[in-house]
Amino acid sequence: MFSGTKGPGEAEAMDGTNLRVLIVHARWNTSLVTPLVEGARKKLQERGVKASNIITQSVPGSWELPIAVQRLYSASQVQASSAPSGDLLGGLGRSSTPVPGASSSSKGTFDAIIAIGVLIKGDTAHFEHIAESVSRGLMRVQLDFGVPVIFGLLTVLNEEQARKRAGLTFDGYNHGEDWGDAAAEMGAKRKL
Ligand SMILES: O=c1[nH]c(NC[C@H](O)[C@H](O)[C@H](O)CO)c([N+](=O)[O-])c(=O)[nH]1
Repeated sequence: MFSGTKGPGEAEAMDGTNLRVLIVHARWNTSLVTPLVEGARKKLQERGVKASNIITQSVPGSWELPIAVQRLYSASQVQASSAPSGDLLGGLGRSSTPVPGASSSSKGTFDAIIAIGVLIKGDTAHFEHIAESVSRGLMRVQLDFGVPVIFGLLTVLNEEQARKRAGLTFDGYNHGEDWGDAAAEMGAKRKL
C-alpha cells in the first residue's frame, strides 16, 4: 500500500472469508491491466477472500466496463435468488481472460466489484469521452444497484505513468492492491 501522503491510509482490518468479489477488466493495454488485476487478487486473498470467490471476467475495452458490471451483477442476483442456472454471463458471451487462475462462472451474488481498465491519452479527445462516460457509468451502477464498484480505471497521459501505477517501475506501486483492499473493506461493510 502507498505509504506517502496520498492513498487511503491503513486499510481497516476486514474479514473477507465470506465475501464474493467480481473483477471485470478491459483487455486493452493488457500488459498494464494484468498486473493490476493480479495485485487486486493478491490483496483480496490476503484479506481472506477465497480464490474460488474471486470471479474474473474481461471485456474488450474500458468503455464496456459499466455494462459488463451491470449485467454480471444483475445475473448474479437472479442466480442467487433462483435454482442454479447455467452461464453467469447471460448475453455477454464467454470471454477469455489473460489472468492465470481466473474463473468465469459463479454461484451467488457479489459483495463488491472491481472494474479495471487503463486509458492512455492519445492526440484526440477520445480519451476524455471514454474516461468521463465510464466514470459516470460505474458510479451510476453502484448507486442504482447498491453494490460497491471499486474504481480501477487508470486515466494516464502516457504509458510510463501507467507502468508506475501498475507497479512495473522501481519507484511505482501497484494500485490494484489498493483496489483489492477497498473491495474487501466495502464488501465487508455491506454485510454489517
Ligand atoms: O481500455 C481502453 N480502451 C480504449 N479504447 C477502446 C474502448 O474502450 C472500446 O472498447 C471501443 O471503443 C469499442 O467500444 C482505449 N483507447 O482508445 O485508447 C484505451 O486506452 N483503453
